[in-house]
Amino acid sequence: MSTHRVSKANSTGNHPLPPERTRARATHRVPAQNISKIICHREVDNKAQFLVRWTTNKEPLVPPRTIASWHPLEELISALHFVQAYTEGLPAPGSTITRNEFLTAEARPLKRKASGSAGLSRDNASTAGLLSSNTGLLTPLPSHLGVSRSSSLSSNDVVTSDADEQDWRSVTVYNGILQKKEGRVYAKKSKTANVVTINTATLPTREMLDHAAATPGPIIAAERAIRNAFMEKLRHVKGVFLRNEVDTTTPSLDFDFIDKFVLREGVSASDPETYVGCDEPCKPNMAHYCGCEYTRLCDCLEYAAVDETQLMKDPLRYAQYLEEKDSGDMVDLTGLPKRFPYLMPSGGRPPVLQSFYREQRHPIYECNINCNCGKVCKTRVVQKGRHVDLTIFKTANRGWGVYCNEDLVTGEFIDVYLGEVLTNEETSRREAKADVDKGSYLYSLDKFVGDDSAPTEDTYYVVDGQYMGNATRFINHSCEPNCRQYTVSENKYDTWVYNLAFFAYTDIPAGTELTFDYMDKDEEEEEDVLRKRQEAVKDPNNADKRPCNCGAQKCRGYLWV
Ligand SMILES: C[S@@+](CC[C@H](N)C(=O)[O-])C[C@H]1O[C@@H](n2cnc3c(N)ncnc32)[C@H](O)[C@@H]1O
Repeated sequence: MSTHRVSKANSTGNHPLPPERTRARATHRVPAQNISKIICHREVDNKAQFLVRWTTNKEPLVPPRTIASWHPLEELISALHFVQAYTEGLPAPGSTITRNEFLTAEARPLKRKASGSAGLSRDNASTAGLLSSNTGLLTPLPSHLGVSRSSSLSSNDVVTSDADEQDWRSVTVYNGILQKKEGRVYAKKSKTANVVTINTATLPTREMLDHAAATPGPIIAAERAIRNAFMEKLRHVKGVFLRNEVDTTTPSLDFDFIDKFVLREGVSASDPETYVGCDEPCKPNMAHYCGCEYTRLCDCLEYAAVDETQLMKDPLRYAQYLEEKDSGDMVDLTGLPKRFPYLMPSGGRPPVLQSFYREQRHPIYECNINCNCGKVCKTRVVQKGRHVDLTIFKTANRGWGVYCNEDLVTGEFIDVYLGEVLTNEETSRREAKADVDKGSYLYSLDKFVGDDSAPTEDTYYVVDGQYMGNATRFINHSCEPNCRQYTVSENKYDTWVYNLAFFAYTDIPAGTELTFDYMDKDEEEEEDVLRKRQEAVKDPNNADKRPCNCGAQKCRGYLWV
């Protein structure tokens, strides 16, 4: 893997999109919330246009009859994510799908699969269509399709036409009118105007698809605009780059970068002002580094892992500790020696996670804004944020992935996982609506389930990184990962909301894809894994599971097994 970066200033430098920039300025925009989907593209006078199917205010969002209209790319600048869904649903260049399959996709919707195969996503809902020019308030124009015209068309009107024989590019057929208002273009159904209605089950027509399949210009223009829009988002994110040497796609524009959790309805987390901090005797520069390494004394380390080796030096206390532990009762941890979570190597190198925490996954507690120790305290690592540059890059068969631009050493902190924090119910609602073919970005905050006052199996929160998050949302799974995720908290009493922090689990050379195990499994012997993989492949329950493309020797065959 090369370590070449794509700088944000030179976003198009390392991917195959044409170099010239066409950030057209829209004088009028179609409001994204009024779009149902984009259903075709065409080129008129060398300009890209897209056929928009509008939503109506009524449920369901795609009623049997809706308005459709052609719009230049500039009018769709606020709705580029719809254009992206359309372009990414088309057969990929060089795909094996035949032209016939492309054209007949109308009758047999195909789903775009992971890289390598592709299809045309089409919705067969019967809709009424509007093909129009986009200039001003439109008045009905004569149809070239020979459809019947009526000022009182009922919703059942299905106008059959000789559309197949017409040059559709010169045709203006619609059942609504477009209005321009406050810089936006709106479509509304015409009740009074003498407007033509056609059966939009025929949209896009065979001719439109034919033209579209032979006209890549609008797709190239759209992909360039989409890339520019994503780079604009990335411009505000320090130290994250984008690279795609595989194809012309861009990460979803439906995704926004955030720098902290976004708590959704029903989710609460304590205000940092109310965190309990460590008090005397912790203080800045208490020893040669600073106070909180005296783990018996620092309040923030009350729930840190007990250092049993140290404790053994006090046989009486050790025996008492073992007794409490074996009884299953709460162990009084006050005053016990604890394991400090981080090591601070010399020579200005970054702190690393101690091997005990790296292997045992005991929660890590850091000091907070109310502590007596101050900013230089050695427990403050994750809260200081990412210090390495990351690149989101396109993989051959796992969608987008992430690599670090610098060498990482074992135990080095990378970044946290961010997203919207949801209740379990809201997560279930989103899961029910989710496209099974899309990736999963859900992360459970269930580390403390079963503890006192902690959430239960039914109530823990979930982080959803699909629409909001940071670069770690693009980290792929491997059955032999080089990173691990750890629970890190600045508030030892909060068992509901805490950080999901990624640390290097091995030394990772710059440019190597970062991965973690989505199932968080412990290492297994290779022969056990191979046996389980064979069983998993034969198991019909796994038919719907997503095959794992991690390529590791110990690959388990599927994600989430
Ligand atoms: C958290 S996302 C990772 C980023 C994702 N690749 C993307 O392009 O947005 C998880 C999704 O990535 C894909 N993925 C991750 N690891 C994979 C693997 N080892 N093999 C196949 N697909 C993988 C799956 O679609 C999965 O649902």
